[in-house]
Amino acid sequence: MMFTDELQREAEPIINAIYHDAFIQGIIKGDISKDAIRHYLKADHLYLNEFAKIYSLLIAKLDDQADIRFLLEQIDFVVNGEVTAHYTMADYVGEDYTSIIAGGEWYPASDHYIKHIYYNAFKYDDASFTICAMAPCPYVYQQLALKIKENHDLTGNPLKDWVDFYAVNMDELMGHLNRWVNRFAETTTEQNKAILRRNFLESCVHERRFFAMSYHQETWDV
Ligand SMILES: Cc1ncc(C[n+]2csc(CCO)c2C)c(N)n1
Repeated sequence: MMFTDELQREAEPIINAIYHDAFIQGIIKGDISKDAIRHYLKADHLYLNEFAKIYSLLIAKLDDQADIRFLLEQIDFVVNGEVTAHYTMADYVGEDYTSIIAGGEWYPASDHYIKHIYYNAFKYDDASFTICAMAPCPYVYQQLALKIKENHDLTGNPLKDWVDFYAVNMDELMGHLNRWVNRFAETTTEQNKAILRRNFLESCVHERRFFAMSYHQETWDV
């Protein structure tokens, strides 16, 4: 079993918990509150902007030209492509996307999550530490989307396109991320592998908290 297979297996209970939490259940029922979606979009717009910049930090850590080209494509995807999924949510809210995100701020869980990724990008030379903190982004969303589609027919659901967006398109990205991490894991110490594992699982928990934060419209009490 590859190292990333182990990580993904260990993440299963967290992903199941996210699936049963109120945010995803509200998506499945198609009746999630518009305030929850608004809060999510405000937070996620800022989050994706930083996520794109972190890809640029990864480029500095890699030498292979094909790897660099792939990361450039991912930057484009995060900045331009993923907005498609956000538009589906804005339509659900019934407001213009630009005006929804205008009042965006770093709320507690999104703030903690992005700092977790940045910490690893600046602390460690090898890209694998950062990649393990980033990989739950595509992985958790893909797993949730597949699970939703497996259990529910979303015909007529206003958020169907959001789910469909993440049910496809993640395989190639996951392939790259897994390949980089597995190559590093083959030769590194047990101590480093423990950090990689922890980074991956903590980010899965961050994903859960991000949804919960949106559902409850959490803000900083300052
Ligand atoms: C909190 C949060 N986590 C994950 C995603 C989904 N996502 C973000 S970046 C990326 C991969 C792009 O290379 C994916 C799938 C999101 N939108 N918001």
